[in-house]
Amino acid sequence: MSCCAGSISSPLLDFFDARERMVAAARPVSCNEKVELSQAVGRVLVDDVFATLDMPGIDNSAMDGYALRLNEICEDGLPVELRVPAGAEVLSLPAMSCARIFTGAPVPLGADVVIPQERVRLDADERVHIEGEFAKGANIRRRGEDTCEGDILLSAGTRLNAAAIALLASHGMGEVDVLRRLKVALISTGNELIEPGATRVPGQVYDSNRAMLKALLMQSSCDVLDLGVTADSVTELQQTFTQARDEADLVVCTGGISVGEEDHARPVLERLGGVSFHGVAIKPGKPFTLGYLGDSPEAGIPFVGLPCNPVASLVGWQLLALPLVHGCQGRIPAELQQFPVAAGFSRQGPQGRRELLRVVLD
Ligand SMILES: Nc1nc2c(c(=O)[nH]1)N[C@H]1C(S)=C(S)[C@@H](COP(=O)(O)OP(=O)(O)OC[C@H]3O[C@@H](n4cnc5c(N)ncnc54)[C@H](O)[C@@H]3O)O[C@H]1N2
Ligand code: MOO
Repeated sequence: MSCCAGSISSPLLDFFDARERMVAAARPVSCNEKVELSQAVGRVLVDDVFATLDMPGIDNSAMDGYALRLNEICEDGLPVELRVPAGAEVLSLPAMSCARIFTGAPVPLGADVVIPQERVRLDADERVHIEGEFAKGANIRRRGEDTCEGDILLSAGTRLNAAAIALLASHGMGEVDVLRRLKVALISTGNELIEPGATRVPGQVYDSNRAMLKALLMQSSCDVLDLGVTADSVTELQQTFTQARDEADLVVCTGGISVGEEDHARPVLERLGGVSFHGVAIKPGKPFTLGYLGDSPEAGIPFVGLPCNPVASLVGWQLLALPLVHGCQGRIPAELQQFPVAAGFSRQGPQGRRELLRVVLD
């Protein structure tokens, strides 16, 4: 028998179905902007980005050492005829000689191997003798071996991390086209809630969910419209939800979505929009709600109702809200990573709900 949330007649949604519905509810923001690369971390690419250069741009040395022709290595050693630092022009290596070369410097035409200096002995005449065996091409980074001009570097929908920014910089891009930041209205409800830092009287609870969710939204590169704490009052909730609908792309609200008489968020949501689903077969996080503010899911903005118990809030955010946020940001949706591991404990899960435990991977 399935559990119920909200009313005895509403069955709980399976976790994976709920996740799919979150992904399906996402509508990506439509506006783009150009930002400087230094401001682009966390932003989402509008278009595919293509390589503007071959990378590396020239055959160059991966070591400090000596460049030479492998078939010219001989008992008498080779004289050093060239000195090539990084940034030098491409030179030609005279026959039966070698070049002193440094990491990143262009390999002279004719040379087919770079011998690291640790494997070289210089005799009294400064001739180079090689210790050990080397293969043709050793320690040479070939032109275009990473990327060739025109290759796709990054796909539309990629969120730019430090490595992606380095890649764009290495192709000379100082600016990049990204999607507008998602603006998320954040609301806590509950008469018992007070701000961290305020003096508490018995019965009051510090609003930890909003502090946590604000940090999570900022980590996800959202603009946060922090609407503070709204009392458990239909009138106040109606005002706050209306402001959120008018000013944001998406609403995240914690509290008041369960079934008690003091849980007013859900009826207000029904009045100003609608409920897409309420109640998921997970523990914690059962009263998780997806809805919308507006005339229809398409015409309105998505409303995520997180359960207030703090861990339930975090679980609901991480496993259900986040895929919707990513979709609205225009990001390529990440698959839920699943892999079995042996647990160092034994535990009986609840009936009819998938239990989600916080664990440490060791
Ligand atoms: N008869 C039923 N009662 C409850 C059910 C149910 O199915 N039938 N579901 C339970 C589950 S599961 C959860 S989770 C909670 C969620 O209820 P709400 O999301 O409406 O949250 P509240 O009742 O307002 O508060 C729950 C708890 O969390 C504390 N809280 C509230 N806001 C914050 C905040 N911003 N920061 C930190 N802590 C907060 C609040 O004081 C309560 O202790 O409902 C169960 N009940
Ligand atoms: O299952 Mo609730 O979501 O107790 O925390």
